[in-house]
Amino acid sequence: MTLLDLSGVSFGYAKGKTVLHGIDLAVAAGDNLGIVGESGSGKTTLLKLLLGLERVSTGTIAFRGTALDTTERTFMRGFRRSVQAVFQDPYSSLDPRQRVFDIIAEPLRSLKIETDIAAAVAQALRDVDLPADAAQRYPHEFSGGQRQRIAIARAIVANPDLIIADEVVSALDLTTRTRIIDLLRTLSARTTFIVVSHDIALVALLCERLVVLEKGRIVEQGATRDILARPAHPYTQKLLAGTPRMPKRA
Ligand SMILES: Nc1ncnc2c1ncn2[C@@H]1O[C@H](COP(=O)(O)OP(=O)(O)OP(=O)(O)O)[C@@H](O)[C@H]1O
Repeated sequence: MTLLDLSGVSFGYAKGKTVLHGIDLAVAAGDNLGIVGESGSGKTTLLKLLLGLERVSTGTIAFRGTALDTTERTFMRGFRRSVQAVFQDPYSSLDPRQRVFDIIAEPLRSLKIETDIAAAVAQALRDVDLPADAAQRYPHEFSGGQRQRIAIARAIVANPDLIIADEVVSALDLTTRTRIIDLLRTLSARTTFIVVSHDIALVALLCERLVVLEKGRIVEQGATRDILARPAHPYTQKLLAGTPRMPKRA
């Protein structure tokens, strides 16, 4: 089943300055999609469009076959429940004044999801391998990797269909990075990820499919293993040449 479908999507922040050009891509449930490109290639802009934070200039974005319309409140409520995000910086993405319990419960409360909130938060903490007593503490009491686990717990608590992860491990050291990637791999058994990163090797560990973005255009897309084995575009070859080899996974 297709979760997201982008067709001919272009976008510019100002008139005459298009930063995304004719983007066509689809995300199928269960097939993690990696979006890679260098700084300035348009990854964050594309992510804002995918989250409904900006509106396309031309083209369409459809979620489960219905065009994304940020003015349609009922649709957007369902969309917000189905699509969650985790951002790069676990230090700034968590409200320092809120206890972890309230941070993780936030999507359930803001989306008015009728559920046992305490049980759902406890389950989300278990899912990200944090102890139950983490709920009563504040973000500053945790390490960078643990904070990213808190952000991931918040993203999964409402059981979304899709999680958009933007450079989620870039701020972490190598060991912590590996652990978080393992966690995302485990979670991808129950939700689909779009992983946005400049690091093609990292994305390859998590994603079956890959989109390569250069200067706002898709220059290559397809199955990750095909692209890694035979990168067709010089830009993809350059991205691959610039990343150290990651350990192979079973
Ligand atoms: N708010 C904005 N207003 C105007 N132009 C912007 C804005 N945000 C980004 N841009 C421009 O859009 C283009 C794409 O930027 P974007 O941030 O999407 O790239 P990126 O691939 O996410 O880069 P990075 O990895 O550095 O975050 C760049 O030319 C950038 O200067």
